[in-house]
Amino acid sequence: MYHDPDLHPAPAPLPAATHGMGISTLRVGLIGLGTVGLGTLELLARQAALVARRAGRPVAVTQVAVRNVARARSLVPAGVAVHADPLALATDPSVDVLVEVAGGTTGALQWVQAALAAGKPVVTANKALLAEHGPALAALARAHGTPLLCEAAVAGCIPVLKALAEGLAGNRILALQGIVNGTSNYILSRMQDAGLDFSAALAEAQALGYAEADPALDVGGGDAAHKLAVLASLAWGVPVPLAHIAVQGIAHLQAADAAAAALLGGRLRLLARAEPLGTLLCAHPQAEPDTPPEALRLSVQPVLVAQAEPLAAVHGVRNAVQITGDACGPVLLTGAGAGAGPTASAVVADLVDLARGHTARAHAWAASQQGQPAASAPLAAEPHLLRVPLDHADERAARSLLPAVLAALEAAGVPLLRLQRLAHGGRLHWLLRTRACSAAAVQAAAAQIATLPGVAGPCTALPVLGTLADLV
Ligand SMILES: NC(=O)C1=CN([C@@H]2O[C@H](COP(=O)(O)OP(=O)(O)OC[C@H]3O[C@@H](n4cnc5c(N)ncnc54)[C@H](O)[C@@H]3O)[C@@H](O)[C@H]2O)C=CC1
Ligand SMILES: N[C@@H](CC=O)C(=O)O
Repeated sequence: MYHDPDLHPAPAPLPAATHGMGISTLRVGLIGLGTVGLGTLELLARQAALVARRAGRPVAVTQVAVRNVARARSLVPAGVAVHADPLALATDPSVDVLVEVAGGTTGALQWVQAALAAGKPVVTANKALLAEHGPALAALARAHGTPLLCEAAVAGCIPVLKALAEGLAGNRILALQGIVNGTSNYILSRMQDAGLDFSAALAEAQALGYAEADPALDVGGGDAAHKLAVLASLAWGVPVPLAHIAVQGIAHLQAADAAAAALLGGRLRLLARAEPLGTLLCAHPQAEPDTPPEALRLSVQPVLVAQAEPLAAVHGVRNAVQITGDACGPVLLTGAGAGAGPTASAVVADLVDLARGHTARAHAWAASQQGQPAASAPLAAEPHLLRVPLDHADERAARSLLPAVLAALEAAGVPLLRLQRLAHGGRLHWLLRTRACSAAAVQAAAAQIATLPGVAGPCTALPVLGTLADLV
């Protein structure tokens, strides 16, 4: 049970409800019966004996609340009550734990608040809710001594919140970076490996149950930003407003970008990255260990990742989070980032911890939502790739454009490292690789170059992580 030593007595496992022959069952009320809800229902049923042994008591879904009651009745076993009113379920005294896996932030906020206020623990997979309403929910959880657990909200099955709050609790965190949106990684992998176009790859991800109800959250980078806000809060113990995260999605990437990545020996990845300003200062032995960072540099953006980097080897729906601690160094956690089974795995792990009375990370998360956010730091200078699509497949015409392209780079203060050519889609593209420079400078150069006669529309600018093969 969530335990605030200032407000509450020592933690105890959840009170046992007695069922049948005196066997106490943790009675779960589930809101939402889509990909994650059905996955959770199915996993709890399939692993009932194993979960009961590990939790010390049976854990069973006893009630569900859904939009379509008739459909739900055909999906749940006999004995599971089906309701149309999630709010009633959230406060029903015969429900021990609320599992919110419906999504959205309006209804979900109301239901989760009602459950917490009624002293009912909550498990949620809803990162949008946590990122948008974290401080209010944490205040309620603290006030009522009620745990809110949310492992499934970040990186699918990967126990990354547990790692941050518990396994790495002795470290100052120096940096976080990772792939935290399964849909985007699936799309980028399919574009590069199978030559699919963006829409076909997105349709596959939706059919597999990876995407949000509104897939713009996935491909626009919003979902990864929600997850980064939760991760960075836990890592540095401060609230992280979404407005502090620089967000760019993948919807503008084209098949030619995947071809450029392949030519250069890299992979396109949507990376979520966070680091405190003045990492070395934060790690200084004389720095107060628990001092919150003055500023956090936070971004979600597509990046060209060199093949030798561990994140380049994370394909398809897989996610990975690399956490660098001052004592442990880099730790890489990887696994399926979306889908019914992997997400249910994390929901069930939270339920088992609740049954055991082990809710250390609920405490850590609630504590992280208090106080003032750190300031927002500008993005770091780093090498970039700029792809310039040309009107022609004709080499001589392409060369004639070069002086104007290079002048635009120079005017924006972007230092050129290497110039290459890509033939793709019946046209030539210039691939301009830069030395470290600001994203703003590259974007300014890209905007200027796109206006030149002979350039075929917008240019793509991508930061480059690691050393591409030809520079090793
Ligand atoms: N699909 C995935 O792989 C993952 C999803 N999540 C999160 O889990 C949550 C659920 O996601 P999915 O299962 O994919 O969504 P989904 O769209 O497949 O299912 C949502 C279910 O909730 C129900 N629902 C929505 N609003 C409702 C309301 N007002 N009253 C009653 N029922 C309502 C819908 O009818 C649907 O059955 C979201 O917060 C999502 O971000 C988290 C990790 C992975
Ligand atoms: N839409 C999300 C689902 C899991 O959080 C994703 O693709 O990662």
